[in-house]
Amino acid sequence: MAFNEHPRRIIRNFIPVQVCKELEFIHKSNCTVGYRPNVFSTTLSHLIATNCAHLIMPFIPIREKLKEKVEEVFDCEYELFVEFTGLISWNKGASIGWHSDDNRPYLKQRDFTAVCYLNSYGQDFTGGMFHFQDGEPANYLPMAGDLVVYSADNHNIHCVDEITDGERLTLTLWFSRNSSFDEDAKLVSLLAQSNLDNESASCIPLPAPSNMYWFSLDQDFDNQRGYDICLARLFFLGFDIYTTQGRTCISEKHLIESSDVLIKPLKLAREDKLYGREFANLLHALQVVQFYVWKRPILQISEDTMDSGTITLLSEEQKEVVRELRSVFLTANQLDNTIFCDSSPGKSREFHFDWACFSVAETSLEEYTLELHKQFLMHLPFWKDYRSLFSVCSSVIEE
Ligand SMILES: O=C(O)CCC(=O)C(=O)O
Ligand SMILES: [Fe+2]
Repeated sequence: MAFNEHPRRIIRNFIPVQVCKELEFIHKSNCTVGYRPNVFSTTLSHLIATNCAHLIMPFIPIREKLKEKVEEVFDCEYELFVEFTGLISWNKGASIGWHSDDNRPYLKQRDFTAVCYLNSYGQDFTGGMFHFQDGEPANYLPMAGDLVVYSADNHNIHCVDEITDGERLTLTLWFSRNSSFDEDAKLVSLLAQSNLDNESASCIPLPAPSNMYWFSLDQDFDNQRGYDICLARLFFLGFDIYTTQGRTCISEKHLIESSDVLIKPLKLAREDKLYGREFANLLHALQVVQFYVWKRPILQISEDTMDSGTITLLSEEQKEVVRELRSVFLTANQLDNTIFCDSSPGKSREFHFDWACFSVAETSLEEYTLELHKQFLMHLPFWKDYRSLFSVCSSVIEE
């Protein structure tokens, strides 16, 4: 198709809303502090590195569909390689001024950009409008499922307004004509080195180094003012953590050593209740919570869903631990000022919560994980052979 000086296209409803929600779950349970202030990202290599390679599966069909679309729109069938795939969220305060996406010497390989919007202006965030400097269309207001594609060069100089509330989420891909920047080859090497390729792999998330989850409130990274984003998400949704790990006794007063509490087993509490199940680490607990948030509208609770011993009342001593952990990691004042603070209704910690439903979510997440891991194991040999990530139809796998 012929373009004027500005090769670009806006395609409405390109990906189904259910897929947007699934990617949101993956992002909110795995993201790390990103490359710009108040921006968080989840890359495929990060999922592999944190024992969650099975979570690559939901990306595979979308990546293929996106590549085909970009090749069709810009008339370059079979010429492109995916250079980067990432979920990127822009939180309150984030913005980006006029730029082209290939505007650094180390980004020159980028030929095209595809941005899929996973949530909506007005509903999930405010601010965050997208503008092109010249040509038409000039402005775009993000809506879940939409796709914006454009050439990464200076024919498409663009910017994003500051996010004023909430969390704006996208799936962003860059494409290159240069095969040496093919992301797939690198991902397949990572997969080959990892030991995720056996059926008994646990698929329990293993946290990356803690600085990757540390949101610093100061420009100066040496300063400790800030918070762990995984914990902030949990607190914001109304959960607390409980663990006796890391408690040290100093002249009869217990004190919590913050350093490695988050990578050790812990339990979840809410108001005056303690959930009996122990999670492997904070990331594991967050994954169950985000799965609950995602699936809550459709989870079925039956009479025998949860045995009565699963939930207990917090004792006074346990309450003290919970309070202490909260104060070590995040003060009340900080919580109200985290970038997760979102004034839109239904997003706050006051959302309707049910432990029985939560326990169903936990089982349901195990089934979801098992199914994705099975799919992943079926695909891996093909990916290794072709040094490329693609969907293999089940009839081929069965042969
Ligand atoms: O999220 C968007 O709308 C575009 C972001 C952007 O311009 C970039 O990441 O380079
Ligand atoms: Fe950009």
